[in-house]
Amino acid sequence: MSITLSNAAFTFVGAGSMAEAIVRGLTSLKDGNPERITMLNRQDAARLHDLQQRYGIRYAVEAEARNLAIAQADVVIVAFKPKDAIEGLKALSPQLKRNQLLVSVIAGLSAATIEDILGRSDQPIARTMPNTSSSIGLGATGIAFTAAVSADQRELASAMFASTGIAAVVEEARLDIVTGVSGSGPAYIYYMMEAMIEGGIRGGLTPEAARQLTVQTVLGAAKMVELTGEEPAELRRKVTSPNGTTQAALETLDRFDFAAGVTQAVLRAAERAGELGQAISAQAANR
Ligand SMILES: NC(=O)C1=CN([C@@H]2O[C@H](COP(=O)(O)OP(=O)(O)OC[C@H]3O[C@@H](n4cnc5c(N)ncnc54)[C@H](O)[C@@H]3O)[C@@H](O)[C@H]2O)C=CC1
Ligand SMILES: O=C(O)[C@@H]1CCC=N1
Repeated sequence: MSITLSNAAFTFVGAGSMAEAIVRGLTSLKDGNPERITMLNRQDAARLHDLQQRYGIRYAVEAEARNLAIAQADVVIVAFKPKDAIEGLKALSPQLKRNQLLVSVIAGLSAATIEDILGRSDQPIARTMPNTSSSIGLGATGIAFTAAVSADQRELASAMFASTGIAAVVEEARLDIVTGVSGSGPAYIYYMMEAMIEGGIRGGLTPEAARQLTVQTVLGAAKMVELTGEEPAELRRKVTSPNGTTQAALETLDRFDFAAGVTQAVLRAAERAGELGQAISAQAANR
C-alpha cells in the first residue's frame, strides 16, 4: 500500500508556531487524520496538551513514548530553532530508520549539514521553507529533496505542504531566497498593516474600523493580483490618478525608500538564512 496523506504517520519534533501552523492545516483537511499526528516538544507538556485539545493530535512526553512515536512515523518533521538543530538532530540520529522521511523546516540549515550531524548521507531528507499561513490553508512552501528521497516520499511531502497551501519544488540553493520572500514574508505584510491601521487611527477612525478596512484592502489587493493575472505595477497604476491621493501617498513612500527597503529586506532575510546555516555547519564541523 502506498503512503498517502491520510494513512501516513507524522511525528513533529518541536511543537512551536511553525509546527502548529502545519498541524492546523493538516488537521483541517477533509481526510485529515489527527490520530496519525504525534507531537513532541522540549520541556513543555502543557503546550502539548493544549495542542491535543485544539487539534485532536497525539503527543508524547516520556522517553519511551517519544521513541515509539519516532519509530512508528513515516515522516519525522524537525521544527525547532536553528540554535537547537545540532542537539536535536544528534539526539534523533540513532532513532531514525533509513526509510523514514526527515522533513526539516529549519531556516538556513542545509541538507548536507543535516547529513553531517546525523552522521550519514542516505537519510531521505526534504528541506522545506513553509510559512505560518499554512495554518489556514494559504501557506506558501518551497521544498528541496535529497537524492535518497523516493518518488513516493516526494509525492507525500509535496502533498503534505500542498494541503496547507501551495508547494513549489525548488533547487536547494534557492531555499534561502524562498525564506526571504515567503518564509519571512508574512511579517512584512503584517508590519505594513500595523502601519496602515496606525494611520487610520491617527486620522480619526476607530481601531476596529481601521483594522477592518486594512484587512479587506490587503485581502482584496492580493486577490486582484491572483485573479486578474495583471502585474502588481499595472494594478497600482489603475489606483493612481494623476495628482490624486494615491500619487501623494506613493511619493511619500518613495521619500522613505519604501520599495528599496522591502527589496533589501527580502535579500537580507535570505542572507540571514545563509548565515544561520553557516553557523550551524561550522559548529557541527567543530564538534
Ligand atoms: N515561525 C515561522 O514563521 C517560520 C519558522 N520556520 C522555521 O521553523 C523552526 C521553528 O520555528 P518556530 O516554530 O517559530 O519556533 P518556536 O520557538 O515557536 O518552536 C520551536 C519549538 O521546538 C522546541 N524544541 C527545541 N529543541 C527541541 C528538541 N530537541 N526536541 C523537541 N522540541 C524541541 C522548543 O521548545 C519550541 O517549543 C525554525 O527553525 C524556523 O527557522 C520556517 C518557516 C516559517
Ligand atoms: O524568522 C525566522 O528565522 C523564521 C524563518 C522564516 C520565518 N521565521
